[in-house]
Amino acid sequence: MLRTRAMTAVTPSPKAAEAATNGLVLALPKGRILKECAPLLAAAGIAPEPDYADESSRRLRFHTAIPELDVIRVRSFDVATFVAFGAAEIGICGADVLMEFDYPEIYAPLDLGIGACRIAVAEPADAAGRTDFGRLSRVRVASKYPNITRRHFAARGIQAEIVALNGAMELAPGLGLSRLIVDLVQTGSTLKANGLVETETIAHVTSRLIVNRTALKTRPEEIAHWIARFRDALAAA
Ligand SMILES: Nc1ncnc2c1ncn2[C@@H]1O[C@H](COP(=O)(O)OP(=O)(O)OP(=O)(O)O)[C@@H](O)[C@H]1O
Ligand SMILES: O=P(O)(O)OC[C@H]1O[C@H](OP(=O)(O)OP(=O)(O)O)[C@H](O)[C@@H]1O
Repeated sequence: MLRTRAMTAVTPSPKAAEAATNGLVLALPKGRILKECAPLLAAAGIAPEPDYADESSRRLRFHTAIPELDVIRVRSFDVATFVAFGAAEIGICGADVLMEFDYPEIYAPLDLGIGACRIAVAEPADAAGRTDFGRLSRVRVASKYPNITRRHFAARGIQAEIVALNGAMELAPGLGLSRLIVDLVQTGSTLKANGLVETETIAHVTSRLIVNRTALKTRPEEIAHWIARFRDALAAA
């Protein structure tokens, strides 16, 4: 799947607006961030139905102990889309996802300090340092971040040809699919295990609380209330 919707202006659908009258929806990313979110949610007084954290459960929407707040569990890239379109008023997602989509409808008021990693360029260890980027006009890069990758190389006058992958990027250079990769790195062990080294850090990443800007205007007290609850929860951590 190509994720190339950066800079896209979106209009909340009538259904999303209608759902909003019934309460707020908080979009959470399944996977590693969901686990890291749990203490923060508890500190913010959000107690979803217990199976929200059970990824074997087929349910996707969960009530919380607060009647006017529901939680949905979606893919991390999709949290930004749900919030940008107003289908969820608030959400939690990585700064990598925000950088990739760059939705003007999203406001990210809080750095939650979880999901720390970086987005980086990597290449085979045996080729590292040998590329003269000053002389390069095109380069093939495997990534699930086509927009971040294109912008990064364009800034130095290089046209990045993207090989779109959703995982296992680290295989690409060894199999001749690309010269470089752009992916998330935390400990560096995935790169090392696959004979790659990080050559450039594009950005440091943590997860953010995000809100839909229209909701912020139309329901300012409720949204401000939730931002304050997360801010207090962070301060207490
Ligand atoms: N190794 C890592 N260390 C810390 N945070 C990470 C790491 N990898 C990803 N993240 C953060 O967690 C978010 C979700 O990543 P995760 O790997 O759980 O999902 P994904 O594999 O990208 O998504 P999906 O399974 O939906 O394709 C990323 O957007 C990033 O902000
Ligand atoms: O530097 P490290 O600590 O090794 O972490 C980096 C790895 O973590 C992420 O993958 P993830 O485990 O989420 O798997 P994925 O390929 O399915 O996204 C990322 O895509 C790297 O492969």
